[in-house]
Amino acid sequence: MTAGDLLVEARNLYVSYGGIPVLRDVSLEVAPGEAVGLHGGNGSGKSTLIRTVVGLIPHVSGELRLFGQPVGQFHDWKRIGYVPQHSAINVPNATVREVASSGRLPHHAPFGWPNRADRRAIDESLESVGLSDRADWPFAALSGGQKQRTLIARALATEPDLFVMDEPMAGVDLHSQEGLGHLLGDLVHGGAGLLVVLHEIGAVELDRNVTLCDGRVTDVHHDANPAHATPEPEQSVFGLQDTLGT
Ligand SMILES: Nc1ncnc2c1ncn2[C@@H]1O[C@H](COP(=O)(O)OP(=O)(O)OP(=O)(O)O)[C@@H](O)[C@H]1O
Repeated sequence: MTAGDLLVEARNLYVSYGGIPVLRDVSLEVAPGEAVGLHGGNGSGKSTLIRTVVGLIPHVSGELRLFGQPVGQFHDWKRIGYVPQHSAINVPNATVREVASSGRLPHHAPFGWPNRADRRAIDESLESVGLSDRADWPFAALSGGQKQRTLIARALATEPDLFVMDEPMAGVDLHSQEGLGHLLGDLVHGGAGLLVVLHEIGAVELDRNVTLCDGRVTDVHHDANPAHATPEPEQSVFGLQDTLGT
């Protein structure tokens, strides 16, 4: 595997909010056909890393490449399916189908009409997450787990080469978790890459576990079960401010 084959390549990344460092010296790789889990306590920087990887937060220093290109020059967003935490999405008037349909937007020029391939991808994605019968419901009226499954459908509809997911199983019932775990496993075995924040041990088969603590990588474990990883140091209840002495 050469560096050019990597889907995500982060080297010595530093990210800060308002001058306060949140990610420090973070390096991480995701290759095709590889599932990488991100773990760590609350406030350790997992969501910040995920949002940095999908270009939503700029990095202060270090290097971040997507599909071999520096993130600032990367524009082929249909290659990435992003699943944020559902609480980040506020769409009072959209239906479930409309939210899933937005996963097709990177395939089109602005205001392009959906075509047959779009409709097929959207139908299949809703079916995969078990929400075909809720397609015309308002997204806002769904339960937390159903909202999360809708956002997974949106990422599936994109038909990307890389999935980047922030706690996709949060609020999802155990039966649906099992189905989604198999679905993600099949996608990875089919060659997709997966970078996923997971608290649910065993919900998704992982090739590698990366543990963050106070914005630093403290452990990289080549084992499917993060419970086998080195115990992470206790996270300060005051987080970085405590570390910085502010
Ligand atoms: N927009 C923001 N502005 C300032 N600080 C932020 C912002 N977003 C996050 N932070 C801080 O950055 C640190 C890391 O937050 P982040 O959300 O990345 O953690 P996390 O590991 O995803 O936590 P959790 O498991 O609770 O979701 C925290 O100290 C948090 O308070």
